[in-house]
Amino acid sequence: MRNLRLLGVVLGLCRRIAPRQLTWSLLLGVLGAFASLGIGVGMRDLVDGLAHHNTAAAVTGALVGAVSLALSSMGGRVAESLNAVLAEAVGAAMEHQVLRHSTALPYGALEDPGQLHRLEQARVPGIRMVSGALLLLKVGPLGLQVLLSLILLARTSWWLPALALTALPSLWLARRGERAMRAVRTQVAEDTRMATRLFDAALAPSSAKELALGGGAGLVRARGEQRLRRTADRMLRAGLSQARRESAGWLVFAAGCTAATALAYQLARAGATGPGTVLLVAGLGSQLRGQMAAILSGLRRSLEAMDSLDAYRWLLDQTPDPARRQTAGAPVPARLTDGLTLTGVGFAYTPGGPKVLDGIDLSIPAGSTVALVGEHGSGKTTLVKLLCGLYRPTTGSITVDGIPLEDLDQAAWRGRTTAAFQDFSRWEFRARQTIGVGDLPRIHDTAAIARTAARVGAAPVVDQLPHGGETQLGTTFGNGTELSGGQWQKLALARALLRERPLLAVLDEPTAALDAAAEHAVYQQYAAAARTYRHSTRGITLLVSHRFSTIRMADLIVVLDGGRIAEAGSHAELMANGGLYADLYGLQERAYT
Ligand SMILES: Nc1ncnc2c1ncn2[C@@H]1O[C@H](COP(=O)(O)OP(=O)(O)OP(=O)(O)O)[C@@H](O)[C@H]1O
Repeated sequence: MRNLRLLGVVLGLCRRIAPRQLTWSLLLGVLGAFASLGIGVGMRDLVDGLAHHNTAAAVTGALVGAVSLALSSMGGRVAESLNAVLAEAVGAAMEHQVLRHSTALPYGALEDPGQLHRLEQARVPGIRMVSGALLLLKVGPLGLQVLLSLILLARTSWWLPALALTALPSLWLARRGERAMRAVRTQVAEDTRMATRLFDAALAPSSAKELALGGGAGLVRARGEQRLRRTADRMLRAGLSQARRESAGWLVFAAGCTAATALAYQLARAGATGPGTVLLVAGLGSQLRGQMAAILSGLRRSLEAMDSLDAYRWLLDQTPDPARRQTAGAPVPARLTDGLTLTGVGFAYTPGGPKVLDGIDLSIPAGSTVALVGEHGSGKTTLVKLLCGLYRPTTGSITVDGIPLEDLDQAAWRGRTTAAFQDFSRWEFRARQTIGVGDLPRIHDTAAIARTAARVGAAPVVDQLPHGGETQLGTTFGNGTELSGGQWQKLALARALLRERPLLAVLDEPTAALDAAAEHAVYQQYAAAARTYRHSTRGITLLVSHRFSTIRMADLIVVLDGGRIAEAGSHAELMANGGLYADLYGLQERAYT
């Protein structure tokens, strides 16, 4: 049923994109079914005509056989070409859809191994999905050929159609084997993905450098190979057991064919049929075997495509058509009035998994600068992701001026947030565009981009490039110019500051590659930007940092410990409290004196 439904999806696309090719492909399939039968009938009449010295019958048989042979092979070739054209055209349209819909997936899907696996399946080249599904179309005419052959066999003896029954074990065993193979393929998917990642890491310049110096390349390679070996072993074992099952099935069928030919021979000896019928039964028997094999392999290969098609359908169901997306949810305010309120917020990355945040009650006033502090893994970045709308809280709620964040138009909310993360992206575009993607509507506004670059000290980075802002960045392209880590980071900061009227601006430790002076300058720039936001939109600036010299300037400092708020207040209040903040501050102050 599932296969038929998915075949329906592909046929629907074929009908929309290449209706004429589809019609001809179907017609030729049916013609091929009759033509292949005509070959056997022609041969029978030729042999019987010769045996009975009936020249007219022999010549007619020869003609029918020859014409059928020509139609069968020519029709088959044309149908192959038509199917290739169909697969190419429809596959390209599907790939386009996969690209559009996968970029509209909720962010959480990209951090969830189960959903990542389905996404990988959906990203199989479209042409492979369509060709696999079109194999099911071939199965239809092949089924017709089998039916016509059985009718012809029944006209010789009512026992002969039983030949088809002897093919059933191999069909059943093949289907069982296929299911087992698919289960193994899903089980090894994580190992395969991990091996690919390890080899990618070994080849990416950033990690390869570290591996070469640290001597870890061997370990990474060994782990990658171990995963691949494990995958290959499991696939081989599953493949062998499938082959054993299928061979047993084919043995039964071979015995059936032998018995059918022997029966036709007995009938011919008894004079009930002519010698041509023995040839016809032997021919139909061997054709039947080939047709069954083609049906099986068509089903098998189409099943592989069905997994990807299933994932393709899943992807389309996950994301409404991005092109037709309506404004969903409440409008985002132009300016904040009250600010953000978190009530009993808890979050786990996996359902039923450990809570990374728990019982967070926090009020962040409009126009304030807030610093998030805490040890590594205390939940700072996770809280930032929740506030940006990348994830929804598992428990509790976040409101923006009293409106639940999830009720707001999500795209509009993201359009009013801006962030620079510690794992910032190195967009290998032209330098101007690398900054400009921070605010897409202004990607061509060179003056605004230059102004913003100057504000975070990125202007000298751009100016020293061979073609200034028009220089292609990165090593992926032949004419690209590579930047240092600190230079990339400055461009990332400029990108985050390009948006002028954000309601939430986040700086999540994106300064690791900068020297102390540059980092101080960046935070000064951010403090200045925060003042601008405070006046223009009463926007909130959120700083995540381990540097207390930066943190102390915030209006509100929130100290996280194990996913809970340990304390919150101004620098002076927290120092007076003598709690965790005062301890951490004291530790850092002593380390620098
Ligand atoms: N995508 C994820 N899937 C599952 N667990 C995650 C994921 N991201 C983070 N975690 C877990 O959530 C916890 C909090 O991580 P988070 O990145 O929020 O901490 P952090 O305070 O920002 O740390 P750091 O100071 O090192 O950046 C950690 O225990 C981490 O292992």
